[in-house]
Amino acid sequence: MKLAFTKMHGCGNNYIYFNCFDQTVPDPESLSIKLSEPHFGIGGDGIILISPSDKADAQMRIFNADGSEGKMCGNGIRCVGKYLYDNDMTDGRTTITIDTLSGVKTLELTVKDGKMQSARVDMGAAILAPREIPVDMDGENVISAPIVVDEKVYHMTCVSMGNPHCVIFQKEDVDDLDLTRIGPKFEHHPLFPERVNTEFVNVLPDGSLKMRVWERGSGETWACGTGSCATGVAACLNGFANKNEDIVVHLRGGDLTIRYTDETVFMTGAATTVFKGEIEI
Ligand SMILES: N[C@@H](CCC[C@H](N)C(=O)O)C(=O)O
Repeated sequence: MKLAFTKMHGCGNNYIYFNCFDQTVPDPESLSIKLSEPHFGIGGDGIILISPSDKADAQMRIFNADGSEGKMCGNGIRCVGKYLYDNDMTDGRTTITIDTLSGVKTLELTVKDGKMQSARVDMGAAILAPREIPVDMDGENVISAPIVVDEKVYHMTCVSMGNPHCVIFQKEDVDDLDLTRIGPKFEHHPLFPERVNTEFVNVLPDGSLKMRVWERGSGETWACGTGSCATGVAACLNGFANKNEDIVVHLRGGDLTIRYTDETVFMTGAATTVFKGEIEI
């Protein structure tokens, strides 16, 4: 069986996209494990399926590189917007909706020469006492709570953007972290029964944020959209940034701009098509 795919990235967070309007992808969990592998597969952080929806312009499902399904993907949703616009699937509209396991999201697309360049996504409200992260027995948000990994105490602020994030602000340069060693220890920490995405963040002198991320199910990725939103929210909760102002997050693969308001979190950033192909599965 052959499947047509498009490789796309948002700030270096790269997935293999399948148009399921005109083909069926069997067993996406195993396919994601197989194709994300860079030596025997295509290579990537996972796969994303774009399907018809009765609630929105399209439905998006995201599978991490280990085959687990995520509820939302901030970098992926911008790429889905680009896929739909660039392939004439939006009737030329630049305001579109995408149905995810974390609800329907609205995207405002910026277009140049007939192609989508970037998107502003209404990511919905941040959940400050996430159900998936039962670290606070009182139902209040945990700001700068201690967590011990490898006998070292870190301070975390937990925020869900549909998927769970543990944000750690630190003074030491995040570039010096041995993420491959400590990332899995956060992901599988007993405090997080559903595992967690972990963001390590420096507050820079100009107020912008530098972030590295260890994603549950995919390991270190060069960017995480929901993680950048959670980091922007956590920065406001910790007094490092302000609500209703743009917060720039520098990631390994590019920058995202986050704005946290009383109602929602906005994320703005680019999306890029890398190549198209066909694979025998
Ligand atoms: N890279 C994504 C998030 C993907 C899902 C995540 N690993 C999870 O399982 O929660 C993003 O850009 O938001």
